[in-house]
Amino acid sequence: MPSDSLRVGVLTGGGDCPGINAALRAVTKSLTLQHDAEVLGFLDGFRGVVDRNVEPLHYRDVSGILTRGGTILGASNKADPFNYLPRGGADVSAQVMRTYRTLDLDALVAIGGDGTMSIAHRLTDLGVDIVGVPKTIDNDLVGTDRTVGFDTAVSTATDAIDRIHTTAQSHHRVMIVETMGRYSGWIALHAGVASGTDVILLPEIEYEVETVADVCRDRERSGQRFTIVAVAEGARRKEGDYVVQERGDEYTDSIRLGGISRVLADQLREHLDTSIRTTVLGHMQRGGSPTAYDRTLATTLGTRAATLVAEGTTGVMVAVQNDAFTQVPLDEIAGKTRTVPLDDPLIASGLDVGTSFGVAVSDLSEAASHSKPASPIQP
Ligand SMILES: Nc1ncnc2c1ncn2[C@@H]1O[C@H](COP(=O)(O)OP(=O)(O)O)[C@@H](O)[C@H]1O
Ligand SMILES: O=P(O)(O)OC[C@H]1O[C@](O)(COP(=O)(O)O)[C@@H](O)[C@@H]1O
Ligand SMILES: [Mg+2]
Repeated sequence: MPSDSLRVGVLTGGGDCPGINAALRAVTKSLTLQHDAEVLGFLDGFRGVVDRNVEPLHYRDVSGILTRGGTILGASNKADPFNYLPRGGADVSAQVMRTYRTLDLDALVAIGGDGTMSIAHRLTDLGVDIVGVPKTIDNDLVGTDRTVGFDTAVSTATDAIDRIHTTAQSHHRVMIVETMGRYSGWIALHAGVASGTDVILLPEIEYEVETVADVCRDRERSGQRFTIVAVAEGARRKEGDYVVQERGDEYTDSIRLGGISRVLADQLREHLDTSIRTTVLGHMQRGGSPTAYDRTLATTLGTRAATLVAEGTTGVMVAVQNDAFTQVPLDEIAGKTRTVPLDDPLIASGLDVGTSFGVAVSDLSEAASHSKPASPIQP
């Protein structure tokens, strides 16, 4: 039933994170209050678009969700319409197009990470008008300096490492804390520096076991009888492999990373007699109420997405670059991962306060001087 008012679908794709609801609230309130639009929420990410599982979203439906973790719409990280795992990996994009046309949508707002933006880009080519809103605890989306959910995950991980600190100190132990982040080390880097960990191991810098063991030994010799190591789930030793928790077609990438902390503990035991313990922070990093930063970021990005939809600018993701808000074409984002550049200022500051990144400082400075800065993306 065609109508004159703007009709916009919204979905939340990929893994959940704190701040998605805040973004959903911003998109819905802004579209209804400022643009007199009708908003329809798809359930469980692209799954809801394929199965036409949709509910109207009114102002009252998003009232009171600003502070709530997760997503009231539900999410899925197994619902790529071009490789639809619930139907054996079939291409069901035609079904997405049918839903889009049958519901007479003018546009779709996709709140998601790199996977969701890659799908959004492919749908754009088929004729769907999409605006993306970046969310993921991993902070691994190109085109934006920050994603909704990252700040909260860093706060949670920092708080956890602070708690580990006191027990490490009391028992004179090496404590290894494993963070999420897939193939990028943003959470480990930020939480590690914020909590003053002694060693930070990132996927971007392959570590040497001997160098990490030396840090623990040197600290013991100097009277500091404990060491804290923050290790990203995607970290690996020099010439080693990623540590994989599970493999299977039902997973994004066919790989679920996880378990590096125990592998590292075994590697260190070959060099140290010290007692070693491991903690995997896991999905705790995806939960809880968003920080004030994530709430304001989600609100700003969400309202900007609504404005772009209303003025007919689509095929883009709203973004923040150098503290300014902008938008980036989806084709510049799709299929890419933003890793930590070796010349990131936080690595330099970590080194300056004596943090080890698991390799000799000279090797790291040498590598950093050769690392290419991320290419600037024009709005
Ligand atoms: N490069 C890609 N192109 C197309 N689909 C992708 C790509 N990367 C991931 N996906 C799919 O996108 C969905 C969501 O990806 P995921 O990484 O879990 O979430 P997010 O959107 O938060 O990054 C999954 O179904 C995944 O298989
Ligand atoms: O919830 P699952 O399927 O175990 O996935 C775990 C993965 O999802 C994340 O928590 C978030 O990643 P996405 O934002 O890309 O969904 C990763 O850090 C982690 O590797
Ligand atoms: Mg992702």
